[in-house]
Parts: sequence; structure tokens; C-alpha cells
Amino acid sequence: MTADGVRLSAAAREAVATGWSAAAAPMIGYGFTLLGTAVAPVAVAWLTKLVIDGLTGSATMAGLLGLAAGLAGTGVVAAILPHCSRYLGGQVGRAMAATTTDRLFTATARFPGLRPFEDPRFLDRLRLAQEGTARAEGIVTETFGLIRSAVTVIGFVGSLLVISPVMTMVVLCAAGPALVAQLKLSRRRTAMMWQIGPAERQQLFYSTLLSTIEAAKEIRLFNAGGFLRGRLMAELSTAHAGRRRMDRKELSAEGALALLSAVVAGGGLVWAIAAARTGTLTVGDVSMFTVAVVAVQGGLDALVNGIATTDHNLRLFGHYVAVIRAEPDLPAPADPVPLPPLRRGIELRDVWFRYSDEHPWILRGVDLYLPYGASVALVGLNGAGKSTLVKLLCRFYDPTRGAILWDGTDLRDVRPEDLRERISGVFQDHMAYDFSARDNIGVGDTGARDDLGRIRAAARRAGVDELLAGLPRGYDTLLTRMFTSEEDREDSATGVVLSGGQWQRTALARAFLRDGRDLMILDEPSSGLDPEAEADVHARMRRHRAGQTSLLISHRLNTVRDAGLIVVLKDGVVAERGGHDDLMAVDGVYARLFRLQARGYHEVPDRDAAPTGPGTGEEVKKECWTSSSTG
Ligand SMILES: Nc1ncnc2c1ncn2[C@@H]1O[C@H](COP(=O)(O)OP(=O)(O)OP(=O)(O)O)[C@@H](O)[C@H]1O
Repeated sequence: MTADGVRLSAAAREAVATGWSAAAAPMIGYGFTLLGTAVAPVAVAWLTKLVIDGLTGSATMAGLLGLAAGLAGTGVVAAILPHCSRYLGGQVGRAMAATTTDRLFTATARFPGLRPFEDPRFLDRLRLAQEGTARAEGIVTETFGLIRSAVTVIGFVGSLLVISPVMTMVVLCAAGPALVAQLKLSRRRTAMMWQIGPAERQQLFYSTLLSTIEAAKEIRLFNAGGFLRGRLMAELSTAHAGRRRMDRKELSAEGALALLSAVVAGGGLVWAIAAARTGTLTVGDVSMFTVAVVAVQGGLDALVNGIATTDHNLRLFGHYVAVIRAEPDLPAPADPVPLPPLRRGIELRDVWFRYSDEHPWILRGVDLYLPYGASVALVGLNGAGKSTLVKLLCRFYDPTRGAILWDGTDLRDVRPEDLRERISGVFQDHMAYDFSARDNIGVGDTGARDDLGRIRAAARRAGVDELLAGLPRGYDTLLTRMFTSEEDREDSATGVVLSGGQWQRTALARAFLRDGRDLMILDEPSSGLDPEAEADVHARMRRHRAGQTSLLISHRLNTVRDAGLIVVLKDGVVAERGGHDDLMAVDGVYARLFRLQARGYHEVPDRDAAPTGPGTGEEVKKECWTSSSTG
């Protein structure tokens, strides 16, 4: 186990098993071609030596021609095999990348809750895991490469031993420090990547901010580009400093190793030439020695580098293994209970919640009953915990204390996917997918994606059908200009941009597509709509919610007054509950907020009492009058 919690042996086993299950046949072919490329250089060197010795000695013509033919044939094989092995290696790589990517995102989708995606360490691990999926192929091909280098080295070491056992030992001993140094460097490099992870994540965050349309307006209006760029560059320089330190260590270590290799090779050559002069070696031996020293050094170098690279790849792949084997963030029920359709109601029983032990309590003993078929409205000030309560109802988190019961069944005893099958809704921060209109709504129930009739019915209920049907390509029009090619730039049919309110209606249609669910959650579904659209949407929602259990969160209290039950959340508890008239009669928080909003609509400005002076309405009117009468 390494400092970042990666098990190398588990990573190696997983890589081999993945390679075998994803691409057994190309892997076998790859192994054989690599073996061929390993043996070919040794055969070429020996045949060359024999030809040279034959030429300088007394070989027959037939013998020489036979050796030359063998040399040519081996050369052809040696020339073709690397191309075959590259192709087969690519096949192995693509198959493994597809398998590991699929498994990684299956695993991330398997987390039932949201906690992992709020945990910076997990996000770092996920980023490295994605890099690890790209390295999966490397682990397999490098391992084969190691075998190939080992075969080549063994072949040449055998050849060197025939010529000089002493020189063989010298060459081999020089490789020892290289192996140790490369392994150390690999470990340090992976540790460095883990350390600079937070800086690189911040860097990615700032570069995304600076290059996406969502942030572009504010950044320009507030002239905040320089500020954000400054932060981006600071994170970049932190990450670069880490990489530079590592590169310097590598430079000095690898430079020293290269020097050692050059000294050994040079010394060996001087010795071989002197030995040939005294007749201890033949000319063919010198040729063989020269090739063998270079090949053994190159092979050992490749071996050492291959081990170091595999070690590094395994560490990255280990993050992938850690993600795909991670325990779910919410405890899975040992014996899951089936969740039948809602018949009585949902009860929050003394629910306490905080996001973590370091965070303050958000809910402090909420007792609430959502009766079957009732439309319940949840109101409260910003930060009161309304959306948090919704997240608990969807079981994105479990209550820290207390329980949520669905017809008496604790949500913790139910599989999260079974629960979510029974829920539909719109979140306050709903998604605007860069998809077609059809897919944007179809995400609500992917099985209905091809059923345009159902999609249009949902859009009609949300009051957006006319708009979407009227787009240049109807429901198949992209609701983004993101994927427009250079040639299509002027063609509006390739993608359109919706307004905020139009997006909100589209999100509502997505929720309505999940028809017949037991609970409809509507978290601020109309905050971006104009008054007419809001009244229209609420009239539609009223019809849709009639007889259906629903929970509506809204700050516009005129939209909740007809709810069967209004609940006011304050200081982490239910402060008030009842119908609109009851709560007005109680004259508490709800009544105060309602009157405050209503006053804004009813108060007619008192012209006589209106302040006058620079910038006030009266002053501006006067200015306009003066300039128009003089102009
Ligand atoms: N993922 C999170 N991690 C930590 N704290 C959070 C998280 N999400 C929300 N909070 C905190 O929980 C509190 C309640 O937030 P919540 O979004 O539930 O309020 P709300 O009532 O829906 O507010 P609003 O009316 O502004 O939408 C806030 O103080 C917020 O800072």
C-alpha cells in the first residue's frame, strides 16, 4: 500500500484481468510479435559476426550465401514485426480503454449519494483514475515490452559472455544503480502528482470559468478576468513548481546514469580493439562485442525504464481500482425492502442533519408528515434548509439522526434506485443539457426518449411544446450552439439558445415526463418565469399535482397559498404549519413574509410623498421634460 492508499499488487492483478477479458486474442498476438522482435536483433548480430568471420576466414561461397540469405530473411521479419506488434498493441489499448472507462463511470454512477462529489480527495482520486484508465494499456504493453527487453538482454548477455565474462559483469553491474534510481524517481513522480492534485484541480476550475459562457457575462461586466487569470496562473505556477522540482531530480539522476553507461561502453570498446590487435578476439568478435554492449545497455535501459514506467502506471491505475472498488457512500440495506406505491404518506420523524461533523446543524429535529395525495408547500428564509430536506427525501444523504418513513418503511431499508423510481422533480439548480430538445426532456425517463408523443405531452403540460415544436428542426433541434461546426455557424437550425424561463419550463417538462410517480418535488420551479408565465405554469402544476403527493418550495408566496398544507422551516425546525388562512390568522413568520411580498404588489406610490432630488423618479422626469422641450 502506498501513501495515497494505492495497492500495487491489486492494481497489477486488475490490469491483467481487464486486458484478458477485454482483448485476449490481440494480447496473445501482441505477445508473439514482441517475442519475435526480441529474438531478431540477437539473430542478426550473430549472423553478421559469422558473415564477417567467414569473409576474413575460409568460409565457402555456398556457406556465405546461406548466411547472407538467413541475414536477409531475419532482416525482413525484424522490419515487419514492429508494425504488427504496434497494431496489435493499439487493439489491446483501445479495448482496455473502453472497458476501464465503462467500469469507471459505472462505478461513479453507483454512488447513491452526493458526498463523494463534495470530497476534494475523492475528486483528485477520480481525476487520477481517469488518467489511470488511459494507462491501463501501458501496463500490459509495458509488461510485454519488459519481457521483450529481457529476452533481448539475455540473448546479448549470452553473446557477451562468450566473448568476455568480465566485461559482461561490468555492463550488468552498471545497470543496478539505474534500476534503483528509476524506481525511486517513479515513486516520487506519482507522489508529486498526488501532491499537486489540488492545485491542478483549481487550475482546471479557473480555466473552465474563463472559457465557459455561464461565467462569461459576470466576468466581463465586473472586469474580473484579470483577477481570475491571476489565480489561474498562481495555481499553474504551484503545479509547475512541483513538476520542475521533479524534472530536475530526473535530469541529475538520468544524466549521471547516461554518463556511467557511456564510460562503460567506451572503456569496453577500447579493450575490444586492443584485444583484436593482440589476436585474442576476431574482427567478427569486435563487431559482435560492439553490438552486444550497446544492445545490453539499451536493453537494460529499456528494462529499467519499463519497470519504472509500469510502477508509475500501476500507481495511477491503482486510483482507478480504488474508485471501482470503493464502498458506497450510503450504507446499502442488508436485506432491501421492496417499496410499494405510496398509500398513506411520508413522515420525517425527528430528523437532524448536518453535512459533516465539522458543519453546523441544518435540520434540528424536523417532524413533518406529507400525507398521500396532498400538495405541501415548504417555505422559509434563504439557508433555512428547504433544499437540504429535499435531498434527504431523495436519499442523497441519510439523516444524521431520526428517520424518514415511506408508508412506515425507513428509506434506509430500501434500495436508493427503487426509491428514486417513485420520485420526480425539478431542482432549484436544474440542468440545461447541451442536447436536443427531445433529449433534454427525455432524460427524465430515458425509456420514453423515442416516444415523441409522450415527450410532447410533458412539454405541453409545462407550456413549452409550442416553442420547441416551432424550432427549426422541431424537437430534434439542439438547445446549444456548442456543437455547431464552422460551416454551420450561420445556420440557426443547427442549434438555438433558450432563455432562462424557457429552460425552466423545459426542466419542468422533464419532471412531468416521469408520469405517475408517487412524489413530485418542485424546488423553485418558477423562479425565472415572468408573471404571466408563472401564473400559467402554476395553473398547469395545480392540475398536474391534483391528487398527487407533491412538495413545492417557493419564495413567491402567492404561488403556495392554495397548497393543502404550508410548512414554514426556521432555525432547523418546523416553525409553523397549516393552510394559508390558518397561518395568516396565527400572524407568525408566514403572515409577515406574505404581507411583505403582497405590499410590494398592492402599494401604489404616493406621488406627493415621493422623494425628490437627484436620481429620483421626479428628478429624472423633470430632466427628460427639460431636455425634450429644449431639444
Ligand atoms: N453540500 C453542502 N455542504 C455543506 N453545507 C451545505 C451544503 N449544501 C447546503 N449547505 C448549507 O446548508 C444550509 C441550508 O441550505 P439549503 O440549500 O438547504 O437552504 P434553502 O432553504 O434551500 O435556501 P434557499 O432558499 O436559499 O434556496 C445553508 O447554510 C448552506 O450553506
